[in-house]
Amino acid sequence: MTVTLRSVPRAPGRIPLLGHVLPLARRPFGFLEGLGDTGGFVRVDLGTSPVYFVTTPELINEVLVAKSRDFDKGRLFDRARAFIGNGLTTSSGEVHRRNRRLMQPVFHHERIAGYADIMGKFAVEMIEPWQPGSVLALDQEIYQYTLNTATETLFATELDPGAAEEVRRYVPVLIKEALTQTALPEAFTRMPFPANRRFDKAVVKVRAAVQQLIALARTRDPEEQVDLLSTFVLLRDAETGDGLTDEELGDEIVTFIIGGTETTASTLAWTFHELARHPEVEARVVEEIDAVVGDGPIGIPEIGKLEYLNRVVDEVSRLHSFLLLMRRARQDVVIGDVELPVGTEIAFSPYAMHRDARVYDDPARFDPDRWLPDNKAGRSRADYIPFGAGPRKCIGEGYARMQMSIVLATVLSRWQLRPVESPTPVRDVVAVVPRPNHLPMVAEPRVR
Ligand code: HEM
Repeated sequence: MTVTLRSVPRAPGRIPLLGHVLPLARRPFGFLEGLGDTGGFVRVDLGTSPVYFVTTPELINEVLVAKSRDFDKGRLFDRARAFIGNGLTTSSGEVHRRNRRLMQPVFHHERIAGYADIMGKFAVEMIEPWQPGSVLALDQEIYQYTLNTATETLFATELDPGAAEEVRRYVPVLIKEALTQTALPEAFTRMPFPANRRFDKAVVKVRAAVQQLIALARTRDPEEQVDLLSTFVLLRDAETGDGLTDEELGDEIVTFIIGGTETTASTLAWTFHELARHPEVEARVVEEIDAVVGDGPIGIPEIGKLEYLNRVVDEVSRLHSFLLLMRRARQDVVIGDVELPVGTEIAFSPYAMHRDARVYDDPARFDPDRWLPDNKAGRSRADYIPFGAGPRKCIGEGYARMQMSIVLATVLSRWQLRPVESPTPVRDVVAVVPRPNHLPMVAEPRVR
């Protein structure tokens, strides 16, 4: 027996014409976390347009995995396409399938392992200027680190330092404004406000610099495939022999920089925050790093052995996940027992699902041992989606995990980070992966 969308309950707090915009703007986290109390399917009105939230792991899994072919990415991503182009995150159908097939091998374990040195080098550079007792804006340090690593692994920046510098300068503007530009009405983003002008300028600057770097990569000797871009330039479709055009490459590069920096930076910043709040967990992490890495460099063999550290990252990723993802029905489809006509906009919040007491016992408790093999044995894969699931699962998961392990091991083997007392407590701020509002920490040399 199926039912129509008319029988889906509405979230509380709707106001005529505005819909649920006010509760979403005023208390986004509480609003999203509360949706599951209304039901598995919940209608939320953005102005007068309805979006249907699915709140249970089973329904989300149907959308992402079992019936993934019946959906494309939906409204948020239509708007993002205007500035990040039609790369992996925004494209759909055959274009997405072909480009994902082409690029997937570049992100295989053995290939990205070649970037461990760059990740380690920048981690050492980040901590070099730290002094005992220095107060660090750790969130900023980490963000700059992920941006430096992303540009270096993508472009081998010494080949065109000017263009690389333009990217490093303007990408933060793109990232800062991207969510507003995507969420606000289109007419608003065309108005001549300073923020809109800053954003438009950043788009033009980043695009121009990336095209310059692509032109350079096309002239390089195939033997010198040192960065990701020169690898992408050589990709050829096995059936047609075609590669990616300059425009496609530009879209993918901008997608990787935007998708790969802020997400990783937020997860890393929260990891340092959680470790400082849980000294017993931190002590186990440090003990493991000492045993596995010692004073030596950290490479792929060591990362695999940092089992407890990996569980810590799993637990941080559960508690600090993507706030919102969307899909849109490409054709009529049934999810659960609800008939969705073509064009229905679907949304879900990994952040809220991972904090739902119907899915996790005592969900607010930070407990890396949830992820011990015995403890997670009965758990469905659908319960845990920090990197998404199905054919649109994060292509950069291995890259991000390797980078996070390298930074954590490099920093924690030398420094102990303590929170600074502040009248403003550390809290979540809305972002793709919600980030800390600030993260002041004091660095003390680690005593062994
Ligand atoms: C901790 C860091 C990261 C997190 C939590 C994360 C999370 C995610 C999630 C949840 C998705 C699925 C989106 C959806 O279903 O609509 C996704 C997709 C994607 N991610 Fe990540 N990501 C991270 C790091 C990275 C990095 C480092 C890169 C690039 C090197 C990257 C590139 C991408 C791309 C291109 C997609 C789109 C894949 C597709 O649709 O085929 N991500 N990511």
